[in-house]
Amino acid sequence: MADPDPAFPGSLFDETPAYSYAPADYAEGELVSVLTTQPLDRPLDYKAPPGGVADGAFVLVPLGPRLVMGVVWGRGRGGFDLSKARGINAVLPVPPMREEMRDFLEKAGAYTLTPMPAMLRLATRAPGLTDPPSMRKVYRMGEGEPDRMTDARSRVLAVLEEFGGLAFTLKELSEAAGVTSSVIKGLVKQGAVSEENTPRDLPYPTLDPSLPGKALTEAQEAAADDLRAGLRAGSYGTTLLRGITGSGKTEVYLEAVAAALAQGRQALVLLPEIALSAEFLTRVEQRFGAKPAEWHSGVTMTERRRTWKMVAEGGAQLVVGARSALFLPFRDLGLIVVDEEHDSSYKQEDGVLYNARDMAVLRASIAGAQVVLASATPSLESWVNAQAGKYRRVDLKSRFGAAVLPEMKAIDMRAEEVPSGQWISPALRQAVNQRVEAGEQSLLFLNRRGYAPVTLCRACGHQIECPQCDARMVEHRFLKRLMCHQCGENMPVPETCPKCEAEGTLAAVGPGVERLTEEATALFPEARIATLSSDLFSSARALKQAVATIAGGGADIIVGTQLVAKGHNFPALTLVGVIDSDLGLHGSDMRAAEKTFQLMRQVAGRAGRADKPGQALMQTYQPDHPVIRAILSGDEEEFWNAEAESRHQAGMPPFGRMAGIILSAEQADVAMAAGMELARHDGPIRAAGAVVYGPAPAPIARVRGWHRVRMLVKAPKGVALQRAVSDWVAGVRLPKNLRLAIDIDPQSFF
Ligand SMILES: Nc1ncnc2c1ncn2[C@@H]1O[C@H](COP(=O)(O)OP(=O)(O)OP(=O)(O)O)[C@@H](O)[C@H]1O
Ligand SMILES: [Zn+2]
Repeated sequence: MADPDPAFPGSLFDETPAYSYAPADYAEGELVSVLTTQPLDRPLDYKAPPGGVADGAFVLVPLGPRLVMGVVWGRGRGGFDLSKARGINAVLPVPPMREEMRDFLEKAGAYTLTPMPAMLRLATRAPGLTDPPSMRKVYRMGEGEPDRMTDARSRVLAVLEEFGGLAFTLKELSEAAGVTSSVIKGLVKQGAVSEENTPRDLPYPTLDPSLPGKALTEAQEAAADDLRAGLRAGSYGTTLLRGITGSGKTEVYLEAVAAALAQGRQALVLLPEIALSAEFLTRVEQRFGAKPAEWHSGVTMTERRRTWKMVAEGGAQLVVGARSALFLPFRDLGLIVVDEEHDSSYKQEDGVLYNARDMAVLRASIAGAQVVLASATPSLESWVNAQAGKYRRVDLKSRFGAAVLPEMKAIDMRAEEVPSGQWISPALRQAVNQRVEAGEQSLLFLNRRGYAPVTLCRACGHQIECPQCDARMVEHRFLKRLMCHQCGENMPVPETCPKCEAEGTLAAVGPGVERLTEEATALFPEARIATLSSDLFSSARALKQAVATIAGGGADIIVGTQLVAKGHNFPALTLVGVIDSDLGLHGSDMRAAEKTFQLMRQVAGRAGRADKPGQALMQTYQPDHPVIRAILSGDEEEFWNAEAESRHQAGMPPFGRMAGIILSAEQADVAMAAGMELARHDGPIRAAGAVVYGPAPAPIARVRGWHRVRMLVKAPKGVALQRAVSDWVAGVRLPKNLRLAIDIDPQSFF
């Protein structure tokens, strides 16, 4: 499916447009079907405009009194009085949506049970697509001579001379020459400077895959070869790139990116914590000589539109982005890398519920592209797929260079004496002191933001809760507020107990990172301590800056949440102390063991990444818990085998299928009654061989004032789950004041 167009990339640089309209599939007046982002249950029919129109064209159509954007989605259905049909108002000057993309949206919509208008919204998340192509004026050396030469004029011409044929904006040129814009306008009048209109959205700088990469180790080279072979095949395939932390997975998959670019195809790298990718962008630039396009919430609207258009036209070879980058209109996608593929942030938990990892595989299978799933601790799903031979598997078993995996040890908290209100054991304290003396860094890891998870009245026992949610308010001393981690509600810390009105009785209970910092400051008065938690930084830039300072040796002790577990390189870090290793083990989540295992191994992987060996100390009250033992033993295959076996026994994913149903309403009884009604009419579910559980109040029974009730559908593997669920839900009349969300393959059950 590789596009043989030799003009790729950056083909906008020559004068011909980088895309052309497909020959019109429908002549003027023929009836076509148009999908819009409006919440209608099907595409509407319109008449093709003068000149005809092709499938996939972006168009403006009248809907009631308004004009809305849509995409031509095949032949119209007709079946009504043709003279009543309205016409397409305009065909928009953006590249038509490729058939492959339409196919992807339909399949992804069918998989996640998402209506097509919502899918189209995902694929058109760029502003200004309906605007005329935006132009701007640029200035170059002209043919003519100025009537008289002034100092200012000669400076302008000198600048243009110096930069060869390059074009400048008015602002750039006047600044470079140190003249006012009227000087330049004067030169334009005389033809000495030429003024041209060019499209505002310019292609991204060309990445050069032939630049030399780092010299790879033998094992890395072998892994890179495997990935390159996949790309040479030119068809779909998925590879699980499983490499221990610090083994050079990034270096290896950049070689796969190079191979895709060398073929003239595009590549997409998905990262979980996109705000933290400064280091990654630098690595791309070092490898390919220029920065890639970025796509995430921190990117400006102008840049989003540029990326969207350039991806479609072929003026962007590589996109580094968050999960929604999967819905960009790639012209010829050859490779998708999902870095840290196990990360739970790939599952969208708001709006359209999709798992970017699974959708990447779907998109690639349609585009004839390769997928690389990279992780030190793959998800059980991917591990099982690799075991079953559905995915290829490539392993990197040792760290790069002199670095070795850290030694892992438990600190048995039952035997340690820790005063109440403190959490750092004497054993951990001693280990940190050693590092401070040796000039090395330590990380104290606690996966809890804020100062304290509970605020309790010592007089009456009341705990302060969110007024809207079934959740306790978390004290954030740095912000001087109590915050709800569910809905963001916040309030000042009250002086008196809201229940018994006693004064000065409210006490912080339990630790958060801010409190841990306080304790560390008291225990290690000589050390420089930095706290890394997402809410302590006002911007992604401030956070990046802090990370860079720490990496440069600007702290002795780092106190951090899971923000630090991912992808950072702190070369001087040799000790990781996990404050509460038991934190994730409890709770009803079937993935508790898997998630704890992944998080602990990732955090431990931050230590000893350079030449000095590292150590990870895990404080635990349950050193004999099977998960803790598996983490310590480092025998990952054994852990996965055991975990796979227990899920198999229970018929849980990936050995069975599940769908979560979340019903929410402003009145608790409305949600519960709807759940009962669904449960009574579960015919389509039973007919498919599946079972409905519930309704039951959700573990978090109220969010933002809405009461939540959950149901769970469990099915054996081969069942057509989506069909059964949609038939079931469609067969029950639900009240208007109820929200229903369907979560196929749920990851969380709150
Ligand atoms: N062949 C190589 N030559 C030079 N440096 C290398 C090489 N391979 C890896 N490195 C360096 O080793 C460090 C770890 O590599 P990289 O970040 O690619 O590993 P990773 O497996 O992606 O790590 P993690 O999963 O922990 O994020 C980086 O600083 C990287 O630049
Ligand atoms: Zn709340």
